[in-house]
Amino acid sequence: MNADLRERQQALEIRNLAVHYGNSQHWVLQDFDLTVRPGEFVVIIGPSGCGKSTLLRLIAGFTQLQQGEIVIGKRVAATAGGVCIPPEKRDVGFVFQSYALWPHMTVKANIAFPLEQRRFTTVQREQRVDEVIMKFGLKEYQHRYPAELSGGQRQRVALARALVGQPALLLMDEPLSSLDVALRKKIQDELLIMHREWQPTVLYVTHDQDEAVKLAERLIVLHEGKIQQAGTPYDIFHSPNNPFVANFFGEVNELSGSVVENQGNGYSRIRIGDHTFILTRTQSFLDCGERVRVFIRPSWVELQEREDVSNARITGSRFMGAYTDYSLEWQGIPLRVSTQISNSKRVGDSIFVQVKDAWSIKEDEI
Ligand SMILES: Nc1ncnc2c1ncn2[C@@H]1O[C@H](COP(=O)(O)OP(=O)(O)OP(=O)(O)O)[C@@H](O)[C@H]1O
Repeated sequence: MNADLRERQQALEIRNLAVHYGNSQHWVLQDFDLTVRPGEFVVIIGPSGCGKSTLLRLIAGFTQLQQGEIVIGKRVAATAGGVCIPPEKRDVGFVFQSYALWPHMTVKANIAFPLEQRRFTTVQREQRVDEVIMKFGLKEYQHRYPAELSGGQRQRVALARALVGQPALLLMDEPLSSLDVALRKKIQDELLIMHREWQPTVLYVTHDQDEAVKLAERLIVLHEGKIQQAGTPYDIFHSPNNPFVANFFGEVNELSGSVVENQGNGYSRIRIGDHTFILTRTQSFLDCGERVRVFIRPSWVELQEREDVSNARITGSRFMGAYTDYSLEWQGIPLRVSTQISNSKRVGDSIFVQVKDAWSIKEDEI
């Protein structure tokens, strides 16, 4: 990375933040801390109403906080009842769900607008604007006005406008939600290339899990204004902190069990039901007899068609294209399985279930 880029990169630090709207007694975010490294791509996911947009609006400077502070780079951007740097002075680019474009300006003028506030020569400005117009497939619309565009086209203009000035910090709130799948994938690729090229710090909100996994260096799962878990998409999928995260991020079979043997290497043998034993990964030290919650992703189970032995019965199946979803009754326990096994298995057939991976956490840590 060149020195200019490194110089411009911004860390983001949020300390002890709390916010509510108006006279409401309901804290949307409370005791909220977050540190984002310079150049990091962080994706925030969480159910509707959990505070994702509020968080981005606070960082951008559109919403006031009641407690805590926000530091962007080396500058304190906001404190409760004190400092509040206005949005246009924060060197932050943002794309929100509702794309606020200037209605009286053409697409090209909208995109060029952020550069007018910066020291660019006319040639540099033209070059940058043409580049993002090409990247976002807007060449044929560049002389139109926002009212003459579809929702998806407007959203692309909003994205182009947010990126053209290469801000050090980018805040994006479901920026691709109004685009069709093919275009969404293409722009996700563009965003990744852009991030590799000039490495802005990015906070990106999405509802789309595939998008989150594809884009995130670090994923944050938010629920009721609190961070439930932060980590790589792999860690969150494989080792969720709690049942909320396990269920929110991908499908999961959630079972209760008790520890039969702690193998001491991060693995324990767990009894589920009366006579089913499986090996699970676990984070904390588990004593024998301890009650645990066991998580088994449908893709962590292998179905084997054995002649001699079976331990499960198929109770439902649904062909999904690349794989088939099965519902099973596994020694008295209902189990969902996703597998590429041939679609010849029918409801009522017997099958052998082998659990390849499982994750458990102590009941009393939930
Ligand atoms: N301007 C406002 N006035 C009052 N309450 C608000 C305002 N904006 C948001 N809220 C409330 O704050 C909470 C968090 O809203 P926020 O928009 O941050 O959630 P979100 O996680 O972004 O949701 P979504 O995924 O649906 O966009 C919600 O309960 C919402 O009703």
